[in-house]
Amino acid sequence: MNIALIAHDRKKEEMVNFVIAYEEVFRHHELFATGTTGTKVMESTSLQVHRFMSGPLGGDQQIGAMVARNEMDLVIFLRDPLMAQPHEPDIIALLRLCDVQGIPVATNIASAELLVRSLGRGEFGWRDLKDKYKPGVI
Ligand SMILES: O=C(CO)COP(=O)(O)O
Repeated sequence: MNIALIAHDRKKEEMVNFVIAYEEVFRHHELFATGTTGTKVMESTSLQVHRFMSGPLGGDQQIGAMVARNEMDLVIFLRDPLMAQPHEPDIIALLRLCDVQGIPVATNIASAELLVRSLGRGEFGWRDLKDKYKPGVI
C-alpha cells in the first residue's frame, strides 16, 4: 500500500514516535511524506521514504496529486489544530481530495493508530479493488 505521512511542526515528534512504534507494519509498504516530515522519519528509523517538497512549498499538493489519481491508500496527516498555517488552502484541498476518492485519512494520533493496526491485520485488501471503484458511482 502507498502511505502518506505528514506532520505539522509541533506534531513531528509525535509522528516520529508513532512510526518507530509501528515500524514493522510500515516496513511492508511504500512511504511518502512532505519534505521535513520524511527527513525526520528517515533519520529516526531504517525506513525509506519518498520525500516530496516541504508542505508550505507545495508538498501537500504533490501528495494531493497522487490522491486525486487514487494512488494513495492511506493518509496520516497529524495537523496542528492550534496554529494557523500559511498554506491552509493546500491542506484543505488535500483532505477534500481524500473525501472525493474515499481514501482513509487520519488527522490525529488516535485515528492513525486504529488505521495502522487495521493495516497490520491485512484489512486494507479492499484497496486492491480501487481501479474498479469509482467515487460517486454506485
Ligand atoms: O506543512 C506540512 C503539511 O501541511 C508539513 O510539511 P513538512 O513535512 O515539510 O514540514
